[in-house]
Amino acid sequence: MSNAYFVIEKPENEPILTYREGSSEKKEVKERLQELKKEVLEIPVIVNGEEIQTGNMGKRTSPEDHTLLLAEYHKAGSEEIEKAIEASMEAKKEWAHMPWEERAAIFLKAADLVAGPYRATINAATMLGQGKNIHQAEIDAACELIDFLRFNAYFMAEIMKDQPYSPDNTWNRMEYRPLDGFIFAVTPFNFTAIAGNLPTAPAMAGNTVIWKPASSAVYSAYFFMKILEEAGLPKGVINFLPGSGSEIGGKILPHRDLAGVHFTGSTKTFRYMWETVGKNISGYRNYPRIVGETGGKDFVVVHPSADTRPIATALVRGAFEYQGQKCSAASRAYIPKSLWPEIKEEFIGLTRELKVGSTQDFRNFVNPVIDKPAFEKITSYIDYAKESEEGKVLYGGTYDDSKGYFVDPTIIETTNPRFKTMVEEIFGPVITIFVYEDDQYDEILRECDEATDYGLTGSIFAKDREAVIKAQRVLQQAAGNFYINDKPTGSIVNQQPFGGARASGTNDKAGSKLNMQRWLSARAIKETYDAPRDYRYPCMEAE
Ligand SMILES: NC(=O)c1ccc[n+]([C@@H]2O[C@H](COP(=O)([O-])OP(=O)(O)OC[C@H]3O[C@@H](n4cnc5c(N)ncnc54)[C@H](O)[C@@H]3O)[C@@H](O)[C@H]2O)c1
Ligand SMILES: N[C@@H](CCC=O)C(=O)O
Repeated sequence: MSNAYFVIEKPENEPILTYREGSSEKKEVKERLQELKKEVLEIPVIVNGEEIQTGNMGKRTSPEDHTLLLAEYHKAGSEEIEKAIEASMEAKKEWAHMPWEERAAIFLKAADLVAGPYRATINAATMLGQGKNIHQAEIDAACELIDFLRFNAYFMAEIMKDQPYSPDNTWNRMEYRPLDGFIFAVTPFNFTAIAGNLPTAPAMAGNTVIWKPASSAVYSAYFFMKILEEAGLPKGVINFLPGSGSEIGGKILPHRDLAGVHFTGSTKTFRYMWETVGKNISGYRNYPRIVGETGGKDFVVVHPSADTRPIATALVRGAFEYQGQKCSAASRAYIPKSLWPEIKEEFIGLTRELKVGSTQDFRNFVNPVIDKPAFEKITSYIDYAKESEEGKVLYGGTYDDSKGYFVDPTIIETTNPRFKTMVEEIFGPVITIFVYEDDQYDEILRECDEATDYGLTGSIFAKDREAVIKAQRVLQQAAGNFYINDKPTGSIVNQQPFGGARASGTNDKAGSKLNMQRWLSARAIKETYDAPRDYRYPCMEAE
């Protein structure tokens, strides 16, 4: 057993590789793409380290090519769900008591495996499986995932340094225990890094986890699960359960030993999960910690004083990177009448340059959306705008699912600030613009604040400092991640801890100490060296 105080040096963010023509990283990922395309992966359920073939199969084809079958995965049924709960509770007995530095070492090794030998694999799997171009895959599946693993280990060590005051003859200590039970990690399709973070953050803190990946991202999730095993993760610490969310959630959420939920996904699913926990609250051993980051209707507000040069680029990148399938994507913009002609021309001009197509052609900026339901939902919003008198499609509005699920980047202008596409999350490459009178800035800030229930991300573009200050005040609760003269996407671990409030989640800030704190339950320990031997108070001496 160790007898030293261990230190984790503060990490640096993982550098983003460029994948320029002629680079070794480009060659490597291109080769890996070809190799992955040749095989159909069979993905098992993994419980207590055992790979289980249930025979109840799902298929994952690439969103960019209906004929490219990537994986067939076994879905967990009630037997596997029960086994996973048992395995988590059993593995907890050792894992919770393993010295924290030993646990951290496993995840730090996993980070190095992603950064080195498996970088091309996890990027290629994210490109083919989730439809990300190489830059979007690199900032997510490689860099952000590595950052989550390294920084969370550092944050955990920082939290444990926080110790209470001890007067003479006493040693007060704060022990940071894992939660009492197991954690249910339910992950979204759109970020491989988030899928990796949700089970590993609680596990690093000594919890055991049941991980339910999104079916549309099961391909990259499985590669990461295998990396964790290679890094030395003990059996049963993270149990991997692909399958139906409602079936798995239906059995796990009401379980007496549920200690926490770590969720990212839609507001609707999260509300259902919270309601289920609420209804069962008397049946749990503890009050389960519920951490959830959900949808957004993220805004860009431009003030008449703004420097217009960066705005079109911010709109293109904010709205159309990864096909607008970021919870942070810019999907409504309020632009003053005086600046609109110039911004409009530049925005449409840049959007016209964007190439749409397969992830394997590195010149493409826009790739497919994730699946058929997403394609149908996004295109129904576009059709709605086309048919409405209050909306006008300025650019795009076209789509094609003959080979893959491709939706062209679409710019809508509306005369109604509460137009359907100004207030509902679309989760696709669609942005709606409302043009306001220059002297209505105060009103437009209030409109931006009140138009939706979400509170995730947003930007203000202005040179006038008073306008910036006013926006920060009026929009204080409208965005958990607020950007000044920048796009509202692209947060980086340890730089912009991520999350929003209102209908967007519990704002527990993934990629920060605040999130790690949620997976620890502190125990205050007081040890006295000279315990009192007389029960009487000084005031009881004779008068
Ligand atoms: N705020 C953030 O940090 C953040 C980050 C990424 C994505 N998102 C949001 O995620 C959404 C897109 O992701 P999605 O389509 O994967 O979301 P989703 O809610 O459809 O699915 C998320 C996960 O929940 C599971 N699930 C669905 N129903 C369930 C149930 N009844 N019980 C248990 N699990 C269930 C799914 O299988 C999946 O694993 C968008 O709304 C986006 O804004 C938010
Ligand atoms: N952290 C990412 C968003 C994650 C949600 O999908 C960003 O800031 O763009």
